[in-house]
Amino acid sequence: MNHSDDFAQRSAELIGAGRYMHDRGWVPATSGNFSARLRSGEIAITVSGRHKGRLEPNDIMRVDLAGTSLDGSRPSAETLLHTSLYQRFGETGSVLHAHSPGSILASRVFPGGLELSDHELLKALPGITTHETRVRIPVFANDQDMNRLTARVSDYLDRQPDCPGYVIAGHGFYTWGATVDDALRHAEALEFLFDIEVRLHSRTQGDLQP
Ligand SMILES: CSCCC(=O)C(=O)COP(=O)(O)O
Ligand SMILES: [Zn+2]
Repeated sequence: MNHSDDFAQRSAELIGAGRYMHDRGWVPATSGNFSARLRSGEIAITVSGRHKGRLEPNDIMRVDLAGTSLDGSRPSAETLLHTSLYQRFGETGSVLHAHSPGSILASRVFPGGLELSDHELLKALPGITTHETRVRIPVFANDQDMNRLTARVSDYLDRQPDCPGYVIAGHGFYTWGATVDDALRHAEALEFLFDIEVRLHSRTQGDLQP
């Protein structure tokens, strides 16, 4: 496959992921951003400010691993969060970011992070083969300074390299995978588990009310 076919194929996958996520209410009002690694080593990423449920081929552009635009378009405001993951994990082929209700609610209910355990759906995450597993999803304070936020995430991943995703408080979540499909499966599993954990928490809190 030549480089332009590869870019076209990855772009089509990102466009499909955007439609799927928007249909579920995870990327409202131009929020979210998506990327995929190209065979050339460059990264295909959404142009900043585009509606992620209605992406067209020219809404996907190329950046290098440092996040520098390679074609004159303005990449996602959160490009550094994507490229830092590609730099860290050689096997990562796609990164997805959503502003989903479940992740935002979870960041309010569990500001110190979430512990996911005893869920069969954990097996949708990479390397997990049993519900008898503990997966920690960190919650980082939101920050408009992408260098600072990326440094905080990187510092965490240095210590927890198996982390499958993270939440940014009041903002949304990031997850990644070997392919766009894998990253989308991780997003769907995490969003489902965020929702379940928030509901379980409110039921427990309700039980405690006089
Ligand atoms: C309207 S959402 C604010 C920006 C944001 O958090 C986001 O995910 C979308 O930014 P982008 O530059 O990637 O369009
Ligand atoms: Zn965002």
